[in-house]
Amino acid sequence: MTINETKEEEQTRVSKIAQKIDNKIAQTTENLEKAHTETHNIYRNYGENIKVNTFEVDDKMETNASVQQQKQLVTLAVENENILESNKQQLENLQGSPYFGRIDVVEDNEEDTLYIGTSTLQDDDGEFLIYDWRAPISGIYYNGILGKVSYSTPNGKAEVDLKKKRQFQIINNKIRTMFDTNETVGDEILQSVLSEYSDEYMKNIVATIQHEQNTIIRDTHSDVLLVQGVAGSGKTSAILQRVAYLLYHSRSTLDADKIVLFSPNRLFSNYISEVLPSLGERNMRQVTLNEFISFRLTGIQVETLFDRYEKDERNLPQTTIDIRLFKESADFLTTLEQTEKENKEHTLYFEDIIFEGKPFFTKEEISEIYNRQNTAFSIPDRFLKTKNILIKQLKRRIHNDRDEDWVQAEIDNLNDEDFQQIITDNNIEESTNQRSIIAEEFLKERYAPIYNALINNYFFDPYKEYVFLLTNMNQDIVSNKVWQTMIESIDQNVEAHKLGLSDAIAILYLRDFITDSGTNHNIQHIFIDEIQDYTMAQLKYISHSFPNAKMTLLGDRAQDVLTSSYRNKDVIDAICELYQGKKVTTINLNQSYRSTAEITDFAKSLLPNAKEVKSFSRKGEIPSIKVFDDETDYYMGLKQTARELTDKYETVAILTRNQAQAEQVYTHFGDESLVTLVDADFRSVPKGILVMPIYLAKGLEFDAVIGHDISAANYPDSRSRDTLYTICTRAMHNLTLCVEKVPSPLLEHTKITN
Ligand SMILES: Nc1ncnc2c1ncn2[C@@H]1O[C@H](COP(=O)(O)OP(=O)(O)OP(=O)(O)O)[C@@H](O)[C@H]1O
Repeated sequence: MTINETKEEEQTRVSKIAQKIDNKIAQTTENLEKAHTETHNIYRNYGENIKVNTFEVDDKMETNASVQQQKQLVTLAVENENILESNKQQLENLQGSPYFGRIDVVEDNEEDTLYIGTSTLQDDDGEFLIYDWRAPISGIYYNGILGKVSYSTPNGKAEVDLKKKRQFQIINNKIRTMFDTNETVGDEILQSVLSEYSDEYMKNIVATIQHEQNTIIRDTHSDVLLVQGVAGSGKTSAILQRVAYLLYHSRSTLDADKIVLFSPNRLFSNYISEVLPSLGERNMRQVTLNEFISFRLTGIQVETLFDRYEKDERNLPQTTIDIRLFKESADFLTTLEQTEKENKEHTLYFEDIIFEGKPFFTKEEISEIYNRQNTAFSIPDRFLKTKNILIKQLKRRIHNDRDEDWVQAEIDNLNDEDFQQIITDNNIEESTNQRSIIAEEFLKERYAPIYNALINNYFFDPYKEYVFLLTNMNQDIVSNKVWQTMIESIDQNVEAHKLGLSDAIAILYLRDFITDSGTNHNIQHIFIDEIQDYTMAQLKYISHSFPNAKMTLLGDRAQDVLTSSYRNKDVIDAICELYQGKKVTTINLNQSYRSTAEITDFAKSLLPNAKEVKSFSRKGEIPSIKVFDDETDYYMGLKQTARELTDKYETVAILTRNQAQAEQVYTHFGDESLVTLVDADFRSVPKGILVMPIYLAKGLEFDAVIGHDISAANYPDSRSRDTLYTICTRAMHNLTLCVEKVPSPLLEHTKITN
């Protein structure tokens, strides 16, 4: 058969499948409408039943049964609707481009042809028209070369003879490109995908997943999967496809709510938000480190890494660096715990529990209870015993108070509805002491804030305890005087309800240790992108918080924008050390996909170990360095460059070292409507010219990037290298570096100088 005949045959199949998808969508839409009406009717019915029956107390038993039944009906109907909705979404995702791959295999002497797409499609008779890319057999599309290959199935390894691997690019149900290959995914289609312009949202890469990326996506056995990937190597993409893969493979035990992604900022969260829906999956939970901490330390303003970066001087004093490195290490948390254990006789710092403006339990009472506990017990045990005694005392108080006149008077004052509510809520049966039971329940509600305070350990003051431990810690990092000054500044910060990032983590860890709390056993997977921004203390705390979670950690040691000015240890080595004893798999991604070969080659020549980065063979313009003699010329040139680039590209980002520089650049543009100054509160990036500090552009990409003022004054030495490298690697198609006066010495070894 000639190539044209083959293409024609494949096109006929595409058209046939497209028709089937359309029919199925129409059918599902109709079923969905029916299901919706059904749910609506059940809801209405449910509402009416509740209204009628809960009025009369005697009907309660009957009502309960009926309500339960109605509830089940509602749940079933909603579930049914959700399934149909998700089916429809999957079908819609197949519309226009039903599949991207075909494999011909021989298994047990039987020939089979399989087509691979973003989800499964079956004919009415159960025949598979499209296989989901995550199905076990689809793995050989990404990994295997022709010949004998194996793939994992739930029953062990299966062997097949892979006879053909065909790739398609199908757009609007027309085959644009199609060819047979022996490679993972041939360059041609990848070239075409990567040449597209940047988008507000990241796209899924299932059609062109590469071998190494596939290993990350399909790993199910590591406790910690650690990926060192060069800029643009598909780390973020791999995270998202991996989430989709895990959801597919553990459908019965895993759902999107049991997966948490720590993302660098809100812009990034929005940027990746469309990938999972495009694969028919719900998004996992997303949180920034600061949101995670602030949620756990309510009422305290925790400094962000961005705030600190903005405040940091160029040359940090050595003592500041030493203290910082110590407090950011995992050892610091261990030392804190150790110091607590060594101070057995010390009374923890307690707080009054205030109720209606007055202390209900005073800190002296609480301390007295704590001190009564045998010091042979561990501190968390003594704390727990204290807490239990306080809860018992509260219960006793409720029991004793129930016959007090003021309580009886309050009950007499209750209106019928509230009175009835207490009876219903607590299943109180009619009896001679019904009134006392009602009084007790009433008091429980009244004293609920006290109970809450006890359950949530509000009677313990972790801030004062932390300061106490720091004061008593054996440290030889800095002189006692410097250490003491550091403690005083924490004290002042706490007074002002503020905390530095490393103090916040240490306090959380300490609080969790003493109160034996803070763990979430439900979460099964934690993903952390931009791992180079995390300290070992933070990772230790996150691991402690999610004890059942497998960790997927991805980053690039060369993009250490926020801590490179003082960090002294390789982040990947430090992580391996932290997780010693766990099953850690380390994967390196060296191939960069984002940028043209010219941009990647330029960017990597900034690095000492440039060989680690491999550029992708996509041709483009050579990066340019524009040098201007004075400030006036500089800003004129910068503006001119940006305007020229917007004629050609949709998004042009001017990336600066910090927010102040971004604001300065923005001011020079005056009120040009094409220009947007992006700050940390932005949730999405518009098209046009964007001005922003580099740390907000982490993980993002733009058609064209202009590096602002890459001069010797602004980027004086190797401590600025990571920042400059990160700026350059955000560019997909065009990179221009503008310099006022003398270029940065970092540019000396780059491939071009003009
Ligand atoms: N296999 C692939 N097929 C198609 N596109 C890919 C592939 N891998 C990566 N890309 C594209 O390359 C670009 C960079 O990918 P991604 O953002 O995931 O890389 P990264 O390693 O997280 O980058 P960085 O660390 O620089 O932020 C994206 O546009 C992504 O779609």
